[in-house]
Amino acid sequence: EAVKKLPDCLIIGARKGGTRALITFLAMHPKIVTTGDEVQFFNNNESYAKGVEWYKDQMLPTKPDQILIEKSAEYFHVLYVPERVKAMDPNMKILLIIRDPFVRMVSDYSFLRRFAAANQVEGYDFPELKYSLEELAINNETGEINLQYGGLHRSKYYKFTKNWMSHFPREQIHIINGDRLASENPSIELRKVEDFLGIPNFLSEDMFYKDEIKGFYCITSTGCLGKEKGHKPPEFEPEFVEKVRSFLRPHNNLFYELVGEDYGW
Ligand SMILES: Nc1ncnc2c1ncn2[C@@H]1O[C@H](COP(=O)(O)OS(=O)(=O)O)[C@@H](OP(=O)(O)O)[C@H]1O
Repeated sequence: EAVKKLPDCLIIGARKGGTRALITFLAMHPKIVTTGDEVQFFNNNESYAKGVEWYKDQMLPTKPDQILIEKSAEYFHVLYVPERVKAMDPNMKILLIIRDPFVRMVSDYSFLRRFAAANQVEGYDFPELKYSLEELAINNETGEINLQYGGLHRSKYYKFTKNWMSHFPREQIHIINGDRLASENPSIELRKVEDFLGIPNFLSEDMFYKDEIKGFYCITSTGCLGKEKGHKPPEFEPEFVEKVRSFLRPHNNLFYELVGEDYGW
């Protein structure tokens, strides 16, 4: 009785917000089916051109009472994505996981640096491999914030959330506190997701434990997320941290106002 269908719900990002932890934990719920790898359908023009049937074909079979969730962490930041999602399904449920935007930027930089060291992309030189985060985020001639730096841009949540909210009503978008998902027992944030999705509460405290060596919560029955997820962040000079944080503050305040919650960044 399980058949392929289009997703009921998307985890749209934010990239480095904890999207993999979120989908991995949700996949433990018997009423949830998830996709393994990111499909990146709406943000990738080549994939999008293959059409909705192709997208459906990428999914795992789902029973009638199960919710199908796809996650692609780029969806949040690509401006034409919400319009495409709405054209396919205006009732799509949206999950957005955000975390401290400075911490997110550091994670984004560190990821690209590791990625660039391990992979060659023809015709593209990763600046993350050549420059430190400070060099990328601050213009060394003026000492001012470098507005061109993508890692910083992606931490301006207001702009991207506003774009999604111009296509989907607020009630259809559930925001997960990624700082909390990482620092408290994940069952607390997951319970709110279960309620939002209208499925029974299943994911409980005892299904997770804090791994003291990794410094992150892991699954009691299967263990931690892979080594690609969960790093100890590097340390930075306080002046640098403050410069970036003060730049982000007005964006954060607009975001709090937009979504109706103060995250205290
Ligand atoms: N439980 C648990 N285990 C491991 N990692 C966890 C967990 N909860 C949150 N996180 C944080 O998730 C960060 C990766 O975010 P994403 O999965 O969204 O990255 S991606 O955009 O899909 O590449 C990842 O970033 P890094 O620490 O830089 O690896 C983690 O900080």
